[in-house]
Amino acid sequence: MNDHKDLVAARLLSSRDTEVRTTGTVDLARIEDAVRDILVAVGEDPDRHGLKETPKRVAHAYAELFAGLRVDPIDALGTTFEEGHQELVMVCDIEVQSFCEHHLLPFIGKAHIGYVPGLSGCVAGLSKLARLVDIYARRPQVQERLTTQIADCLHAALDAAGVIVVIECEHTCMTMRGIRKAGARTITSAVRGTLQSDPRTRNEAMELLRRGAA
Ligand SMILES: Nc1nc2c(ncn2[C@@H]2O[C@H](COP(=O)(O)OP(=O)(O)OP(=O)(O)O)[C@@H](O)[C@H]2O)c(=O)[nH]1
Ligand SMILES: [Zn+2]
Repeated sequence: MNDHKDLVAARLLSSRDTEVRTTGTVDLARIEDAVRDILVAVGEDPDRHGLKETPKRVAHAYAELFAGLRVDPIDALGTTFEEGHQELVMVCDIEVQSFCEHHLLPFIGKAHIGYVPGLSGCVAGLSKLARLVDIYARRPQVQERLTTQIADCLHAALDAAGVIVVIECEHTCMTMRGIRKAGARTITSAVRGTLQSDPRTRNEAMELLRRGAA
C-alpha cells in the first residue's frame, strides 16, 4: 500500500462501520452446483435443453454482479486533482444497480453525490464518484449501508470538508414479491462534515439536488 492509501484506510477504519476489505475469488463451479440444486428444488429439470447452460451463465452473472467485493474502493478515487476549489461539487442521477442482501434481488435507482473539498482543494475525477457507487453497489447490500459507505469513503479519501449522499431506489423484493408495492421508492441520505453542520452549505446542496435531480 502506498502512503495515501494507508492514510485513507486509517481514516476509514476510524469512521463508523465502513469496511475497506477485498475478499477472495469467485468459485464459479460452486455457484453452478448451487444453481443446479435450486432448479431441481423448484421442480425444474436442469438437464433440459433450455436450462443446460443456465448454471454456468448464472455463475458468470454473479461474478460480474458481485465484482465489488473484490475491488478496493479507495483505488476508485485514486485520481484526484489539487484544484484549489473549495466550494460545493455535485453529481446527480448516477445510476445505482445493487442487490438486496436479504433476498438477492436487485434494487435500482439513482445516487446524488455532493462534497465540499478540504483545505487542500483536492477534487476527484467526476467519473470516479460513479465508480465508487458501482464498487459498493456490486455487493450484497442494504440501501442504508450503501449510502453510508459511499459518504465515508469519499469523506476519507478526499479529506473533504463535507459530503452528502442521497440515494433513491426501487427494491424489487418489494415490487416483484412479498408486499408487491410497485413504484414504492426508498430514499436514504448520509451527510458528513460541513454539509451537516453548516446550514448555508447544506441548503445550497439541497437546492442543487432539487434542481439537478428534478
Ligand atoms: N432497511 C432496509 N430493508 C431492506 C432493504 N432491502 C430489503 N429490505 C427489507 O428487509 C426485510 C427482510 O425482512 P424479513 O421479514 O426477514 O424477510 P421477508 O419475510 O422476506 O419479508 P417481506 O419482504 O416483508 O416478505 C424486508 O422488510 C425487506 O423489505 C434495504 O436496503 N434496507
Ligand atoms: Zn430484499
